[in-house]
Amino acid sequence: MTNAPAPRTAALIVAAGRGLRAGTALPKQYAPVAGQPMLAHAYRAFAEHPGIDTVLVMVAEGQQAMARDAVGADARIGVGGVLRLDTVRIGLDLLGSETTRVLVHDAARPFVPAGVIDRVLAALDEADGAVPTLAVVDTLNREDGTLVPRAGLHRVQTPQGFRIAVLARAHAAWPAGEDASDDAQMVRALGGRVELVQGDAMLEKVTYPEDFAAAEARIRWETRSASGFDVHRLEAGEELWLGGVLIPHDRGLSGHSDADVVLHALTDALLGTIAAGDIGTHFPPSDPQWRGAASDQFLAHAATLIADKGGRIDFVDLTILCEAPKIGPHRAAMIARIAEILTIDPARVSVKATTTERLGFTGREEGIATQAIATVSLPEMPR
Ligand SMILES: Nc1ccn([C@@H]2O[C@H](COP(=O)(O)OP(=O)(O)OP(=O)(O)O)[C@@H](O)[C@H]2O)c(=O)n1
Ligand SMILES: C[C@](O)(CO)[C@H](O)COP(=O)(O)O
Repeated sequence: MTNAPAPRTAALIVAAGRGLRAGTALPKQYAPVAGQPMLAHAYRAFAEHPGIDTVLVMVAEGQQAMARDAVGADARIGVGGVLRLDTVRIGLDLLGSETTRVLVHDAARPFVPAGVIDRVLAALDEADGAVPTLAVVDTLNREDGTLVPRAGLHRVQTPQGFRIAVLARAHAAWPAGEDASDDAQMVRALGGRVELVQGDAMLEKVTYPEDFAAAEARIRWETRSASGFDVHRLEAGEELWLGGVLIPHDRGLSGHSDADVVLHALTDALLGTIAAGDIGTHFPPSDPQWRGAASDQFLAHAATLIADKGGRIDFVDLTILCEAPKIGPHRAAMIARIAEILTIDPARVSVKATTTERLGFTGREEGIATQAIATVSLPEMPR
């Protein structure tokens, strides 16, 4: 009995085009959709899929740094060619002999359902290639008005999967100087068998300026709210930082970092929306590097984690519990600073305050407490 080695599957994301038809300032693959560069969405879909062993991103010369910003410093990045088929061919050469199957994908199709990857991979068990398609549903006319029968016509999407040796042979055999709009036709030209699998409307290509809004509109958003709560002790000789603002007062807060109880409660609320633990998980109070540290970095970190998931912060609401100082005179500055740290509109930040009627530790001015609620929207990627 022979034990055939498990296939090693690579995703080859082609992102070396100029995106001229999209008319964006940067090539379209770096333009944001749902808060992140298109390339970042496509990359994540493959990087997180259990059937994909490696992801190689092909970019234009000079755009490597921009690509790393989008997909992370550790990503494999290669430099593509003049035509899409040149980019694919160069990518195949870079992948190495351990790769047995490759999924070629346009960065211009940012949302890749895991179910499509599953279907393409499953079809490759039998066929040389597999492409996701959608049946044409509109009546088709030529420019002169004559009808093109639509029965049996399909719109072809990516990712297109292939046995890598077959695709490499197809590229080698393709006539020099001749373009091909996709890889499946090259494999078929060589006699290879390419299966059609069900595509997905989420995979529509972003080609023209209006396609960005259409891509955004296809996303389903999940709204999540989470709360945070924090208390710090008031002590003589400490600075009083609240909401990222230094407030003149006879005493200040002591504890973790600069003890900004407002930013700490808000950081916990934001981390809660993505179930990412709490401030101590990310910045342990036992670690000396956080002693006296400015808390804005904790809040910015929570915002970055949300952005990394393609999420957006819809609203944050804070209630500060203290007898003194009066919060009213500092409210606008706190709102402005929090909005600045989170890079959101100040209209999405609410800061409120209340005394506890001289009751309890806040009433006795032994400490200040804050409760926070954050509402965040996260894109739901289809299965
Ligand atoms: N030399 C090229 C040309 C295209 N592509 C990639 O192939 C995909 C599909 O191409 P298309 O949507 O036509 O993108 P562009 O060629 O960038 O667009 P345009 O034709 O409008 O300039 C895109 O992800 C694009 O980045 C590539 O990697 N290398
Ligand atoms: C590969 C492709 O996305 C399949 O539909 C398409 O052919 C790319 O075409 P373009 O001319 O590069 O836009």
